[in-house]
Amino acid sequence: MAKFSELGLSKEILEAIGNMGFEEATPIQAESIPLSLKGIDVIGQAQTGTGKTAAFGVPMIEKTTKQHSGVAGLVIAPTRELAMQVAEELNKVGRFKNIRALPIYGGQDITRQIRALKKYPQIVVGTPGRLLDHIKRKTLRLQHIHTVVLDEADEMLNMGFIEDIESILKEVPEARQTLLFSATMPDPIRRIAEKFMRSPEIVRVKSKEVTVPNITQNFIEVDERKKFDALTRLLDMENPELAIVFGRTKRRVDELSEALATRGYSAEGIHGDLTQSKRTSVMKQFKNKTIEVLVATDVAARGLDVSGVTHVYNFDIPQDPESYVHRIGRTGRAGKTGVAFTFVTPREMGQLKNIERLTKRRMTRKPVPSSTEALENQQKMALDKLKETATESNLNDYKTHAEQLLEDHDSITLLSAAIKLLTKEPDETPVRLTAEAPSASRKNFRDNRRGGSGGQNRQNRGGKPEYRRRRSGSGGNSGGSSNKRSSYRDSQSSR
Ligand SMILES: Nc1ncnc2c1ncn2[C@@H]1O[C@H](COP(=O)(O)OP(=O)(O)OP(=O)(O)O)[C@@H](O)[C@H]1O
Ligand SMILES: [Mg+2]
Repeated sequence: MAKFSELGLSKEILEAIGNMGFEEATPIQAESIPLSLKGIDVIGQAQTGTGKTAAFGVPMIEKTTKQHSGVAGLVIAPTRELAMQVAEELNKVGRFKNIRALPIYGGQDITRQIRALKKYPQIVVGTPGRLLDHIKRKTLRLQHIHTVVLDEADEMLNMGFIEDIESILKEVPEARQTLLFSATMPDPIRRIAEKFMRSPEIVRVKSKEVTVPNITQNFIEVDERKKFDALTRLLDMENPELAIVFGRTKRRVDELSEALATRGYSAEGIHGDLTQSKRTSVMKQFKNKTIEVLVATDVAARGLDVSGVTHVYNFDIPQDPESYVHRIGRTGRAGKTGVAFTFVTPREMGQLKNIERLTKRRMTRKPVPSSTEALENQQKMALDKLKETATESNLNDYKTHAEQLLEDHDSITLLSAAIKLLTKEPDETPVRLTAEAPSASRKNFRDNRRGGSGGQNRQNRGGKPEYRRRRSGSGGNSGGSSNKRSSYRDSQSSR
């Protein structure tokens, strides 16, 4: 760990960092900030939750002055929620320099954005589609930009955003600095990314593992139709403070959040077919802990930083190993611990191996907990609550009632009733979930894209996977790029 004060930062920035509660720089910050300050292009790869936002945000804001004419820094991010979050963090970093960051994303009133852009924010953080929209309307001018950041670069390129990003970069001076950050950077994507950059330095934090060691990684081999009972038993066993359950498709997420609510959990779903106001309100409730379980598609897999997320459940195995890394990385952030469970159907065991190959780490096999185990755990929690209240609370106001009750019932019966009331008994109310076809592995995707239609419907037969639609390869490669892009756009526009 290094001190921020040794990285050559101004006192306004150091004060802001202090205010944010950061004591020492994380390794990616310590290594990349000095390079970025020198104006060198940087590809930064470091594990989830290790402060990549500040790693690019701090030098970008350090290089920005209030007098700068026009937008000086541009951050491009794959999702709306991430754009909002990054802008929020950059506003904290820029606080004492009076540097303002404005989020610009789809699904938000464009005239409102135009008004906000007229107030001269120095930094703009946006999703590619909406940024392009503003560029075309000339409500966003990029000729004074000194730094461009692609956050989650590999994902944006993977998703087929490459042409959008190229169009955006055409509007930015060539002499700009380009920074690229992600927890994963597959080689082919990195090579594409390097096309946008000038002799970039690759900063890869020296760690054998792609995932952080403080996430306990488990898997459970379970049949498709037994997954839901397994999930609710696990929730009862583990009592997460906040949990995220990832499902493969939008329909899956809708059905899962409804089914969880039926069984008495406070759960809400988030995916790209919801209105932006619904998405924003769900995220807000989750951050406030009004809802305990967020059910999400991969739209919530990248970058989101919600403190208190103790558990991640991959209800459906992710479709590629990178997605796994990012999904489980929603827990175990900023040095905290976290727990991840991945459900794998017997036919998907090969994909589990693919994930382990990327992460260079074995997941621990766990059995499906029985309903008895779930009940025992809930009873134990009820007992703990009862004992704690008995020793720590003032119970005088309750004693007369207790004495009256004891005239008609024996104490064992009464206590048992109290424990029962405090216990969340495992609820196995039947729920309806449409079965998902086993996930196609990444290898199959490649084959499908190359070879045409074979197997493409494996993922589409059920609900449509949103985030990966481009990869489902709607008929081989010919003329692919525009097709892929527009089909992607459709999902993006409603994301
Ligand atoms: N030096 C630091 N000391 C303490 N906390 C920090 C430091 N830098 C960042 N953080 C906090 O750590 C959390 C994770 O940071 P951030 O979201 O930037 O991670 P990330 O590396 O971008 O993760 P992801 O790969 O998931 O996008 C945030 O809450 C952030 O405020
Ligand atoms: Mg990030």
